[in-house]
Amino acid sequence: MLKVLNHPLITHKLAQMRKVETGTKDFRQNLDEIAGLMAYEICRDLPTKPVTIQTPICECQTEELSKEIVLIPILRAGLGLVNGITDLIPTAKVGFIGLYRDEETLQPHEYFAKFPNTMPDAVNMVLDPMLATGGSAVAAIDMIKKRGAKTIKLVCLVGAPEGVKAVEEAHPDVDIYLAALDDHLNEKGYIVPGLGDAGDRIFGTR
Ligand SMILES: O=P(O)(O)OC[C@H]1O[C@H](OP(=O)(O)OP(=O)(O)O)[C@H](O)[C@@H]1O
Ligand SMILES: O=c1cc[nH]c(=O)[nH]1
Ligand SMILES: [Mg+2]
Repeated sequence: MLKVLNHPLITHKLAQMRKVETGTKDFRQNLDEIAGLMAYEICRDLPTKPVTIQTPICECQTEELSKEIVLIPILRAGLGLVNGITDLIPTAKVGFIGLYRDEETLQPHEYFAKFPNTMPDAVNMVLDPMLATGGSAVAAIDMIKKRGAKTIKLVCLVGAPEGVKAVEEAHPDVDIYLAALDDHLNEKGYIVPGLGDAGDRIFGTR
């Protein structure tokens, strides 16, 4: 399932991030804010369980979240989505996948992995601002499925149709959430119109 979260606040903040003149501070801040807004929408269907609690007035039947949330940012750029989501879900556990995309072949290369052991029963959210060819997202989902993850949501800001297709074909059970579905990839594998290299813009490199 692909869901593009069309919301005026998300689109406005993404427009600030897309602008070439936006610097590191504003780029990071808008990413942080969009992450929270996207998480709010994505969490609408989180499972809950009935509980009986005691208020200061009386006993009452209500509901609590029934599954742990695990966030799995794809380094580096995925780190930019973590704080905005943990502000909303402070109990979330965080795993890490280090992947970089070879600039020539566009193939993903793994350099780090560290996961909480709760992935098999958790709702796992793979985080990366950019879904371009989809190679990195497909590899990241392969890695967490090997460790037992079953419920998986892929959370990206900007996606290309090529990347969406690649993930849908490799992992049809994974829900994909985007803030925007862009037009296409250019000859260097960058999303058009996109926002450039997310990692470099978040961390001020290059
Ligand atoms: O869909 P794909 O074609 O695989 O491209 C998307 C990947 O490329 C970027 O990472 P990059 O390799 O630039 O690493 P970085 O986050 O360290 O900058 C981006 O953050 C994704 O992980
Ligand atoms: O447009 C793109 C494609 C891959 N990675 C990025 O950071 N940006
Ligand atoms: Mg990068």
